[in-house]
Amino acid sequence: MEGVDHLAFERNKAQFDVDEMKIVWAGSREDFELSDRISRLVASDPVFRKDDRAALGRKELFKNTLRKAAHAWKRVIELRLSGEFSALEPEAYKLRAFVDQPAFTDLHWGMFVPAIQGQGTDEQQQKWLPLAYRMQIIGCYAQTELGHGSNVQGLETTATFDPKTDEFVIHSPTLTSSKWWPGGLGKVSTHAVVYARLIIDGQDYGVHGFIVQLRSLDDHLPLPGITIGDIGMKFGNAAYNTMDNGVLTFDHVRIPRNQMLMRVSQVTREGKYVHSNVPRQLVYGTMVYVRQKIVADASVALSRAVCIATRYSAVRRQFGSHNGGLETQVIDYKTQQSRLFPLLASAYAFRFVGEWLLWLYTDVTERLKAKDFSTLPEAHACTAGLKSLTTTATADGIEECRKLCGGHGYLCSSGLPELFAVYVPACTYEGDNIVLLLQVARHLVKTVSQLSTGNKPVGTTAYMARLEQLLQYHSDVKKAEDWLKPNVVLEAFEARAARMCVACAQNLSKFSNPEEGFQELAADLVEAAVAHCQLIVVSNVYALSLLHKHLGDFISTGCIDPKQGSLANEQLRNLYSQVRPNAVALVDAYNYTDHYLGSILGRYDGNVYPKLYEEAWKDPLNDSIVPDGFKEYIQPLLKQQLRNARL
Ligand SMILES: CCCCCCCCCCCCCCCCCCCC(=O)SCCNC(=O)CCNC(=O)[C@H](O)C(C)(C)COP(=O)(O)OP(=O)(O)OC[C@H]1O[C@@H](n2cnc3c(N)ncnc32)[C@H](O)[C@@H]1OP(=O)(O)O
Ligand SMILES: Cc1cc2nc3c(=O)[nH]c(=O)nc-3n(C[C@H](O)[C@H](O)[C@H](O)COP(=O)(O)OP(=O)(O)OC[C@H]3O[C@@H](n4cnc5c(N)ncnc54)[C@H](O)[C@@H]3O)c2cc1C
Repeated sequence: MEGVDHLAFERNKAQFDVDEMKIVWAGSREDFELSDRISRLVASDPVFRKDDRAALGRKELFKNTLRKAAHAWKRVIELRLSGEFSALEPEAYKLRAFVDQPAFTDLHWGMFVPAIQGQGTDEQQQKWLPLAYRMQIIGCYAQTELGHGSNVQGLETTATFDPKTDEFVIHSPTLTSSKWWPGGLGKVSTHAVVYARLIIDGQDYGVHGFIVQLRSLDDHLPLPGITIGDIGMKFGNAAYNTMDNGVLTFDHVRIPRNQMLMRVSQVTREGKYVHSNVPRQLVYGTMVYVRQKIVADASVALSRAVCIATRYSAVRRQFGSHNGGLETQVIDYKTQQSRLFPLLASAYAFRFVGEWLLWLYTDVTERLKAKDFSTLPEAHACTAGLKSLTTTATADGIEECRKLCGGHGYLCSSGLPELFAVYVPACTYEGDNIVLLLQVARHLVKTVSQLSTGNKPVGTTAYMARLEQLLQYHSDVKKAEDWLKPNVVLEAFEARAARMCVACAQNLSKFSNPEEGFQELAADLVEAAVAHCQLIVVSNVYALSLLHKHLGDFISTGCIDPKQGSLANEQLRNLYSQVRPNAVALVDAYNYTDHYLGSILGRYDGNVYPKLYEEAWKDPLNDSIVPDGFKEYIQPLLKQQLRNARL
């Protein structure tokens, strides 16, 4: 059966041009060619092998990660994948994506470098960025502490200005102030951007970023006053254990004054605190950047899981055999379709919404350069909300795909357990998803409350300008096909989001203390924020399955009635039938190599069973026929039973 394409029959059914769809998915022909070239380059390089990962112990796994990161960097230089200095070029980013192993380099390039770019002055950038671009120093982002992560303003590490020596003294005053979690910190980083409370002359000026050297550039030992290590094994086997998330404490460590990141505010030689004419929230800018990246990556993780589940569902057969004929492909069961196809649609939807968010982020960045800060709240709300929405849906979606693959989905060789374990912390890192939705809710409530003062809502809240109309709205859907009109779906989503936001704002106004009201109504506020974020996705693409999933909201807010809900469901079933012949082609359009998918169930050729069988024999337990430990632990039991039987 080797080499036979078990899915050829499925591929012949496709009703659209897969090659054209590959370009749509990639973004452009140029992007497609680049991804295609780099994914093949990675797949054919033995150093980037990953099928042995599940069996490696932590130390071997970590060394293997260091080897891959060093090799990736060598390839970037050799192939001139990046410009003269930076690896933040699309080629290098793609190489990292296809290597598919989290490493310290993610934090170096993804957070340390952007923190200096966004928060450093011109002089600081000139000094530090060339070193970082050449990886002559390796950095991480040390914000979270043992006692505080979400509440950034609650951080305890201090940076006290010493006017006598023109230095800051970085100190960890309590156990809970230990830095805890930063990726790349535990074993690799030589430097960190450390977030600490700025103290001048006994006064606390809040949290600011500081560049701190942690380890010697000669022997890699921690510098005096610094205690540093890895925080221990995390969820999953290989998964995120390739990363050295670290713990760090400072005992009065001195750094020069010019190592405070001073673009947003400065400390002068005399110890005077000067705040530039920019919002203090720019100190949070790196998080906004990474949240946008996380949204762009959600579609990648979800599409991998969907690709595996779709191909396997077409290969797998259960029940329904008549007269000795073939059994039914599980993809033909309506229940399988109703669980799988909305995820397939979501992967595409998140791909497009990720592109849109990149556009929004680029626009805001350009405005910030021109000192226009007006769109910052919208950028924060969109990145926070979409990060939360897409990572929650993706993590849940990967787990659903595992279940869609039945028992075989639970095997590491399906690729799904590791994909889930690597992905699921995205719901927590870069902002806990609930905490971020509450940020969106604050933005929405503020928008509603400002309507009465004549403030015109902009950006993604622009629909609130039609509040009167949306509060009167009732869907005029009469037949199932009406739900195919994008405007009909969009209006229903707008009305639902607007009504949920207004209900929250009205309930909040009943509290004399708004903060108390916000705490009390937090669960409703989160639901309103989700409704708003779903509207953003729907306004960029089409999503009827979401309406079906949240039918309760649409009916209880009076946007549609139960009959219209049933019509939506009917239309959804029609759509599943239309997707069915195209399903395998739609996942082929991702153009993933078997190396990248890392899944026997998702193999391009569909040759699942012989390969699963072959793979089982590679497990270290099968190295010997009789297991280690037989003589000590099994044989005595068997003998004891024998003795008892004789008695
Ligand atoms: C070999 C070659 C290799 C090449 C490799 C290339 C690789 C690149 C890889 C790139 C990928 C990167 C992958 C990274 C992996 C990620 C790892 C994870 C890292 C982390 O987790 S870092 C730590 C993240 N921590 C958090 O996210 C903490 C969450 N908490 C917060 O953000 C805040 O504390 C919170 C919740 C927003 C509250 O802040 P607070 O100050 O208390 O704010 P208020 O609620 O009082 O609001 C005040 C005011 O500010 C507004 N606000 C808040 N945040 C922002 C913001 N970010 N931007 C703008 N405005 C903000 C808020 O809306 C309020 O506004 P008002 O108008 O209402 O006053
Ligand atoms: C794999 C991984 C990598 C990480 N990498 C880094 C890194 O490189 N650098 C770094 O600085 N940090 C890093 N972090 C830390 C990460 O950013 C924090 O864990 C994250 O911001 C969540 O904060 P927390 O742990 O304090 O959660 P908590 O805030 O303690 O959350 C616990 C629970 O409380 C709830 N909760 C908290 N506040 C509220 C509220 N106001 N209202 C309602 N509910 C609330 C949350 O929803 C959650 O259910 C990493 C974390 C992980 C898991």
